[in-house]
Amino acid sequence: MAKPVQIEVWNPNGKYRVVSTKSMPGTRWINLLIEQDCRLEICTEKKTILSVEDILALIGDRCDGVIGQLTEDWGETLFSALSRAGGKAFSNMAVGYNNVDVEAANKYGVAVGNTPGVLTETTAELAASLSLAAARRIVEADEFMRAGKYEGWLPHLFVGNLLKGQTVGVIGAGRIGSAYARMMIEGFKMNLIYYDLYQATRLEKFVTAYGQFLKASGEQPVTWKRAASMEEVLREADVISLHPILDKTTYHLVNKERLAMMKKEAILVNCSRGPVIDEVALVEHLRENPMFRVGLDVFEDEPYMKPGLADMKNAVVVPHIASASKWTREGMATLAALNVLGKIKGYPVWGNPNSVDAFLNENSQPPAACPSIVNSKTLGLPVSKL
Ligand SMILES: NC(=O)c1ccc[n+]([C@@H]2O[C@H](COP(=O)([O-])OP(=O)(O)OC[C@H]3O[C@@H](n4cnc5c(N)ncnc54)[C@H](O)[C@@H]3O)[C@@H](O)[C@H]2O)c1
Ligand SMILES: O=C(O)[C@H](O)CO
Repeated sequence: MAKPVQIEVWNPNGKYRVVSTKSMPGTRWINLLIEQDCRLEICTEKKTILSVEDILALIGDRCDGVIGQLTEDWGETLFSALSRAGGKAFSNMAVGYNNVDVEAANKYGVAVGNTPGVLTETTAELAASLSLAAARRIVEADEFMRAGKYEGWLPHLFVGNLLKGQTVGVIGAGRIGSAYARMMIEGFKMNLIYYDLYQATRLEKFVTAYGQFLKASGEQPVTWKRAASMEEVLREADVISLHPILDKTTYHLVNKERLAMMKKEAILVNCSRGPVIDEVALVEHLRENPMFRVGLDVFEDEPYMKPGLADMKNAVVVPHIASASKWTREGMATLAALNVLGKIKGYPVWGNPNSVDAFLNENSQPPAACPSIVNSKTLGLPVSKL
């Protein structure tokens, strides 16, 4: 028998029972659910990461849908329990869904939602912030100031890397990777080299047009190159940012051998998922190459760091906050709630999950559709004509 967990209840007499495993920012998502006859139960347990047992207790005997978090293990046990409780919908409050066993969800006919698009620019901005913080040694310099060590200007004090005219490398040039590339190209006039399984045509066109604009203004034009291999990016780029999904093909994509291919003074940024980098190899590389710097938002064994990482002056580390702007987090909550609500209501799936603005306008009712369901094809869900 699962132990009961603490909840707060909204609209107790609602027809559909929806559970959110965490309190989420904003109130629009709550209002949208209760206006559509949902009884909403929000877990208020103090512990940060809920166990499978905690979530089983939340699902209980009758549950129409669950909004969950990327820290939870959504596999066979939870999807079978949700299905037994009559549930047909689950949504991660995240774009990444490597914590979800989609095959298990398919087996039980549960739709799996995620929250693309709304976090693209916010996440790219953090990757850009980490690139700058690492390049200009901002955290080290801040600590130095606060420790009262500053005795006056010195020619060698915290010398870092200039970005202008250097090469930015992007691995995984999807929504976030492309947005990050644009920021670094527009902001710092960097040249681009990228590696992705697919051609990033829009990004290429943008860099070409921007290069022509710079040339016409008498400035050095920026250039782009699609690399034939990831290794080519690692060898050529001065700043490399990782933005692929996490799956079997990207686990430990950056390992000891590949770290050794990078320039000695390169900067590596990771705002994708921790296991994309072999973090033990990274700590060793940072130790042996003091001019090599990293900016990390994600870690292999979150919430922990591998031994030694916290002592590395050439690492800037932040706790998985890349999507943490108010607008984005409220929007993620809205998209996750609408994924679950839409499936409960039998709505079709939105045609283009890269363009979800229609769901985020606070001044109008959202379309009668599920914004983004990753297994919609397998489940044979209809596509919205809106
Ligand atoms: N740190 C954070 O808070 C945060 C925030 C948002 C997203 N993310 C992570 O970022 C990821 C990307 O998000 P997105 O919206 O840009 O997704 P996306 O699907 O638009 O982009 C992912 C890209 O990775 C590419 N890719 C897949 N396998 C690859 C491989 N083996 N080598 C090279 N490229 C490969 C894909 O072709 C695609 O273009 C998410 O899956 C999530 O894990 C993290
Ligand atoms: O995948 C995601 O969306 C992030 O990791 C959290 O925003």
